[in-house]
Amino acid sequence: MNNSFIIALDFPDKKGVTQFLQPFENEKLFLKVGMELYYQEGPQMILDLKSQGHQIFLDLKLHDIPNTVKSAMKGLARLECDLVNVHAAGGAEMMSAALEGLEQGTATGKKRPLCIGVTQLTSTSEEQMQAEQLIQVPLQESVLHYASLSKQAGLDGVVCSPFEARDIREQCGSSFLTVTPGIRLSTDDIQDQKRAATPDFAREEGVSAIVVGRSITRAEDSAVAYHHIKQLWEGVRL
Ligand SMILES: O=c1ccn([C@@H]2O[C@H](COP(=O)(O)O)[C@@H](O)[C@H]2O)c(=O)[nH]1
Repeated sequence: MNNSFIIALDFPDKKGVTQFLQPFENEKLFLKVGMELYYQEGPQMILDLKSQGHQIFLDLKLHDIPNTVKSAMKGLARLECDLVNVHAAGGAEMMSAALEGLEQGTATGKKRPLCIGVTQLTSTSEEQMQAEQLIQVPLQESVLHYASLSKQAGLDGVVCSPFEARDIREQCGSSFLTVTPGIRLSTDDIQDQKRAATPDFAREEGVSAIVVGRSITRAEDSAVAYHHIKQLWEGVRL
């Protein structure tokens, strides 16, 4: 799933999603369903989007005891998403349990969903991490540590910001995925994101995928915004 462009469908309900997808009628997209939408619409939302031919990142960021995460992942595997995730802070045992659950829940002959670990949320700054999580190392080091732990546990990659992706690739190998939210145009408000970066910077840093939400979903014309950001991501000269 290298060079992927993932749109975050942060809408409160299916109606919002249907309206948003209208201008993309003929395109097969990579869509992220997060807590806001999944907790309202449930598994049927995933099945509907899949039946329209879209790829799905189910971003529920599981973080619980290993047994609970394993059982939850076993159930989620049946939705046949392309990508799911957990919080790396849940620990190596929890991450391995997530993979076991996914393998057990994946139907024979099907591919298990890829699974990635959230390192430090892109809405977290170094100061905040040190003061609130009592992690005294630089943020870059904490992200790299969580990436290594995710790799040791057998995960396929991590969620990080483009600022850490290059080091993660060097440390964990080029096939280890770096999926990066917090993407903004240079003219955009970064809102609650702290480690925000432009799509062109993400491309230069060699990230595997960018995740873009509000810069598209809240744009005056979402289709125009999507195609503009996609060109920047693909390195098309504008
Ligand atoms: O570290 C993380 C992990 C997940 N996200 C999610 O990505 C999108 C970003 O949305 P924007 O509107 O482009 O800021 C959102 O769904 C988050 O839940 C993240 O931002 N950072």
